[in-house]
Amino acid sequence: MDRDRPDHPGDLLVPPPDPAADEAPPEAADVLEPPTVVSDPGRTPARFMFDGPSGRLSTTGIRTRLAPRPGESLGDAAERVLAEAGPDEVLVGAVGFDDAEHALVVPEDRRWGADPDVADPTAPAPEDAAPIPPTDLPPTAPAALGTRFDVRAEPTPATYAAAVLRALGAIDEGLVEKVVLSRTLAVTAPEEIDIGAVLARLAAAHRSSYVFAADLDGDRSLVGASPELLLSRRGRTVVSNPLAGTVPRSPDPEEDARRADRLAASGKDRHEHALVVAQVAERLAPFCRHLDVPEGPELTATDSLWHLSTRITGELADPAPSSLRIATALHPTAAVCGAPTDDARVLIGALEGVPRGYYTGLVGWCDASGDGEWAVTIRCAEVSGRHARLHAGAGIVAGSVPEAEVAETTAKLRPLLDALGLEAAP
Ligand SMILES: C=C(O[C@@H]1C=C(C(=O)O)C=C[C@H]1O)C(=O)O
Repeated sequence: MDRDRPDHPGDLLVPPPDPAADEAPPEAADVLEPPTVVSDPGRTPARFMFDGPSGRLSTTGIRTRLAPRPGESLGDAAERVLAEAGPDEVLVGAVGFDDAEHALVVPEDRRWGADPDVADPTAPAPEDAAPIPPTDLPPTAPAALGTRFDVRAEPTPATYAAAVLRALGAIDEGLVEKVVLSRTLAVTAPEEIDIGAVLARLAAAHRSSYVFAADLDGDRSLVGASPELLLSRRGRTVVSNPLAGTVPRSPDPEEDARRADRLAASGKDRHEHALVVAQVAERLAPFCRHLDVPEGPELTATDSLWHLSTRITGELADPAPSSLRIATALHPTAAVCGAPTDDARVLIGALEGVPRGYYTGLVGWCDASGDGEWAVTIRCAEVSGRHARLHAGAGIVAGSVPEAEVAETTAKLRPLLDALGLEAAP
């Protein structure tokens, strides 16, 4: 997957409807339709952007907010709301790690694909988005990086390493086989964080990831660039591409290649990966009349990490289940929770001090035919005003080494820090 993307934030997020639009109509390319009825007037127009292999979907406004009835699943509620909304509508948004938390809407306005007037997509990123050298993020204690941003590791890397040790104890005792433990950074910027600018930097730097931004409740937004496909559905064809088993990359090409080879040969990482693939295949199988699960994983790379990757494809037995219904049946996979799922979830609740929120949930879209694309919500931040919370996690299995998991989570946090415009420590 490698797509052309514009580099200007205004091209990625559709601007909210302009109250002055009546007086000075904007260019046709800027706004799809004039704002009409907003059925949720208590909220500012919600912006959503998701850029995947099917192209870029940008939406604004809320025509209907998904509100499941008592006892109704998200899949049922989505199919009901889309049937009511009409054949041309789409449901967009995000679901939290705990799927009781969600921000899913049928938007007012939507736009697919690139603008005809977008600048050369191969042009360098905006001047203010100069990439930050890939220095290792620190710290063994909360730290302020540079003079402009305050960054606090919550928990500290040392506390996180201690939690990994406790998880290894639980694995030793046979309570779980795998658990994914995460840590966070609380970032305070000198001024309000510009989601459009963060998004533009992510889009410029992560051309083969799913790049997304979604307004949540209140003034919170989610923004990120995830390399992991939870589920796509096109007609009867479904695809899931779990990632698990990771090493940080090296700027030295020879060392980088050695690390990739070591990952591909690592029994610990292959086991960690196989648990995820088995679980995804088991959950996808009931929907499918044919399922293709490759025998072993491939290597895939982001800018900063090597991952083990398996692309699972299936043919639906019945075309009725929507992409959101199938995606929520897969969620949470052992790539972000663990195995067995329920025990791993309990352990996560006991060992992680900070609620995950939307991190390790799903983000994407589903149209009225049920087609859609949902990425795993990782490599992301929840942003509110000057504040951002970044999360990163790593799968713990027998043989995991706490310091290596700290380094892995540090590498996973780096791209979002870069996108926020953080300067390296002096
Ligand atoms: C949990 C994260 O990543 C997940 C965990 C991985 C691993 O443990 O190797 C790899 C990819 C993701 O499925 C994250 O990035 O925060």
